[in-house]
Amino acid sequence: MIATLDLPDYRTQTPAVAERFAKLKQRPPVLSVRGLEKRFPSPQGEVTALKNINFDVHRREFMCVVGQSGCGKSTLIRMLAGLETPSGGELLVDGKPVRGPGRDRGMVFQGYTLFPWLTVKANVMFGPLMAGKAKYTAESEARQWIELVGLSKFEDAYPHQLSGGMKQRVAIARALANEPRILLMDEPFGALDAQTRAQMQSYLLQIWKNIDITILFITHDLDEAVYLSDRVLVLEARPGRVKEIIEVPVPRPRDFSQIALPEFMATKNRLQELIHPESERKEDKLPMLRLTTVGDDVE
Ligand SMILES: Nc1ncnc2c1ncn2[C@@H]1O[C@H](COP(=O)(O)OP(=O)(O)OP(=O)(O)O)[C@@H](O)[C@H]1O
Repeated sequence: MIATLDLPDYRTQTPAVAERFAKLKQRPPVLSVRGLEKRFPSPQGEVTALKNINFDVHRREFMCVVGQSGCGKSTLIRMLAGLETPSGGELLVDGKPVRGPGRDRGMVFQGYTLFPWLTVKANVMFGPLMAGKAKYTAESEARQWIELVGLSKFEDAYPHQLSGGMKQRVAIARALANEPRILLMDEPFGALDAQTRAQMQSYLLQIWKNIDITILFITHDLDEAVYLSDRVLVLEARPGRVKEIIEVPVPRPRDFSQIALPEFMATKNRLQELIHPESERKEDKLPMLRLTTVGDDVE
């Protein structure tokens, strides 16, 4: 963990940041989660994956969800997508209860979920065509979404001709083509190398800035969470519960140099404390089995 000596409190906000949050909270929530519960049957008895989850995501807000492995992040996003049924509580999009999958929620997963036999353009047109749009309209709209993600030169390419980052940009365009109210992203950049991942984070912020979309984004990467978010929701495990919702005090627009700002480091430190408390951090020792006779000590 970064030394905390000279870092400000992560709750300290400049007047500009505080004003931004005041405005954000005045906007109506696109997503409301009320008393949400999820229990799974298991041979050892019932597993409570999520218990009494409450939060709102406001219009055009970018919220990240972080937490230890097994704290229920995927369960939460699958319920929001309508792929899993809650055991209790309510999920509302624009005040209307979620009863299953719907076009008001776009999904982007870690694995590339493009149709490999369709071109980029045909992948992006697929949703609007299924919704009954005329081919001409679906095509011209698809071109616009492809342009938004910077892939106009590749509209006739097939997924196997694209890099991992480009495929994820097509997946974003395809999700946005349905004009959802909220984009649900489950570790979308988890399989990308560090450089592509950083590039995708920057692209995503540019896309978000240019359209009326609210984003809920799951990640394991705390730098990514602080860099992207307005607020970060921290889940704790067994049972999955909201531990804290942090307002990120880093000003917008964001750029990578902000990673060195004291408020960035203070927020990341706080997330680290919440997810891996000092008391839980222990170094696991492997059994001593020495298979070399070379005398140099490497550690
Ligand atoms: N279909 C299922 N049946 C039984 N238990 C489940 C099922 N899906 C998830 N769980 C349990 O619910 C809890 C939350 O799982 P979930 O996959 O949502 O966590 P996660 O935070 O997404 O984990 P990770 O970060 O490792 O992906 C875990 O204890 C998991 O074992």
